[in-house]
Amino acid sequence: MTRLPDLEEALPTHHGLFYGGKWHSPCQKQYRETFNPGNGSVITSVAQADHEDVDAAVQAAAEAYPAWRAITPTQRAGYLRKAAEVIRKHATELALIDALNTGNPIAEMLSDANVAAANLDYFAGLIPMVKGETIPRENDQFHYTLREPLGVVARIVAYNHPVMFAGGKIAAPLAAGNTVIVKPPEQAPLSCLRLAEILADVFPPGVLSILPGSVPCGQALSTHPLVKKITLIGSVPTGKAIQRSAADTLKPTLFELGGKNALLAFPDADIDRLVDGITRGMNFTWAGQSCGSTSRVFLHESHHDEVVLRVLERIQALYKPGLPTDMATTMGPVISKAAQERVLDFIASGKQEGAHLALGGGIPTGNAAIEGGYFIKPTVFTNVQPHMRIAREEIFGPVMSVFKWKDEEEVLRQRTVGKIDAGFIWVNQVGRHFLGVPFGGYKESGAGREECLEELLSFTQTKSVNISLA
Ligand SMILES: NC(=O)c1ccc[n+]([C@@H]2O[C@H](COP(=O)([O-])OP(=O)(O)OC[C@H]3O[C@@H](n4cnc5c(N)ncnc54)[C@H](O)[C@@H]3O)[C@@H](O)[C@H]2O)c1
Repeated sequence: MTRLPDLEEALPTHHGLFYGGKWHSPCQKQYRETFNPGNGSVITSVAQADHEDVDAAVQAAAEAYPAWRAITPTQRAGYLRKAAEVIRKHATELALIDALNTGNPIAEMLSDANVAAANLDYFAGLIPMVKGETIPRENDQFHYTLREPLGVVARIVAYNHPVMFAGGKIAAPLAAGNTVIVKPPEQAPLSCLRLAEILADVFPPGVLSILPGSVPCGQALSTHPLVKKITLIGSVPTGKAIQRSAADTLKPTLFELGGKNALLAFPDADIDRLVDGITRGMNFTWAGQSCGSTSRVFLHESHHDEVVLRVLERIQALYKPGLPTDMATTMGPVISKAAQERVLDFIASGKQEGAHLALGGGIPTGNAAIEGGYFIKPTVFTNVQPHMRIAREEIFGPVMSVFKWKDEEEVLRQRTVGKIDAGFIWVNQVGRHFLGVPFGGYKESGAGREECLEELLSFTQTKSVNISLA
C-alpha cells in the first residue's frame, strides 16, 4: 500500500504569487481562506493576485520569453522531461494536498500527478513536430513556412483536478516555446503552489508562473495585451466571459467547458459491462465533479428495470462518503458549501418536476468523521423527462438521471457515430482519455482540442516566407 507523507511536510510553505522565478506578496495584500471540503475547516489563506500583480507577472514572463524560445528543441524537451521527473517524484504529496483541498479521495488522486507528468513527456516528444512546410513553387517564387511561438500564454484551470490540469496544461505551450502563467482554482490552490515550489529550479526564471487569485486575476489575464493566448478549463458562462474580455486584444482562446454527457444503451448491450460503465461513468468518486461524467443514461425499455436495479446495488456497494485523505475512502464531498447547496437545489427540482428519486437525494448522516463536510449521497433519478432541469443543465454533482426509451427515432435521429453532435464518442466504454487522441467538446462544451498534436500547434503561429529566385 502507498505510504502517505506527513501532511504538514506535504503542504506548500509559500502562499504568495510565483513569478519571475521568485515569490511575491500581492500588491493589495489580499488573501483568501482555502478550505478542507471533507470537514469544512479552514486550511490556510492564499494570496489573491489583482491586475497590478498580473501586470508584474506578465512583464516577467515577457522578459523570459526571448531566451526561452531561442533554446534548441532538444534543450526544451530536456526541461519538460525534468519537470515530469520532479512531478513524479512528488506525486504522492501532490495527491495528498489535492485530496485535502478538493475533497477528491486520495486513493484515486495518486494518478493525477502522473497524468500531468505523462503530458510533459508526451509534448516533449512532440517538439520536433513544431515545424514548417515548403509550398510547391511557381515560376521563380520559393515559399516556406515557420511555426513560431506566441509569447506569454495564460492557462486558467478548474478545481476538480488542480495538479493534473496545472501540471499537464503547461506542457504544450512550453513545448512550443511560449512562457506560461497558470491561474489555479481559487477553491483549491494549494497543490499548484506546491507545484511552483518543486518546479522553481527546473525552469529558468519567468518561464513558468503560478498566480493564485479569483475572477479579477482571470479577467486581468484575459485583457492584458501581452498575454497572447488565454485558455480555460471551466464553465460555459466563464468561457463566454473570457471570450468577450479577450476580444479587445484579439487573443485566441482554447476552452474545455461544461458537459452533460449521455450514455446511450442499445437493446443488444452486454448487461454486465453496461452496469459497470454506468456506475463508473458518473465519477461518484469525486462526487460527479467531472466534465466527462455520464450524467444522462438512456436505457432501452427491454433492459431498463434490470439495469437500474443492478446499478443501484452496485453504487451502494462501491461508494461510501468518507474522509478524502483516508486511503479507504471511495467517495468524496463536493468542493464547497455553495456547490453543496446548488446540487441539493437540483435534487429538489428533480423531485418537484416529477422524476423518481431511486437513490440518495440528501446529505449523508451517521459518520462523525465527515460532519461539517460538503457531502451529498450518491443520487439516482429514474423516470427523467427531457424538459426537466436535471435533464438539461450540468449539475457537477453526484446526481445521475436515467431515461427510458423504446423508439430509436425518439432517443436519437441517427445512431451512427458520425451523426452524433459531440466532440468525443466512446463505444463499449465510458470517459477514458488517451494521450494523442484529441479531447474537447462540440457546441458549448468547448472550442479547440487538447492532449494531441493539435493542442501543441495551437500554441504556435505560422510565418510564411517568400524568396524570389528571379
Ligand atoms: N471540458 C473539460 O475538460 C473540463 C474539465 C473540468 C471541468 N470543466 C468544467 O468546469 C466547471 C467547474 O469548474 P468551476 O465551477 O470552477 O468553473 P468556473 O468557470 O466557475 O471557474 C473556472 C476558472 O475560471 C476563473 N474565472 C471565473 N470567472 C472568470 C472571468 N470572468 N474571467 C476569467 N477567469 C474567470 C475561476 O477563477 C476559475 O479559476 C464545470 O462546468 C466543468 O464541466 C471542464
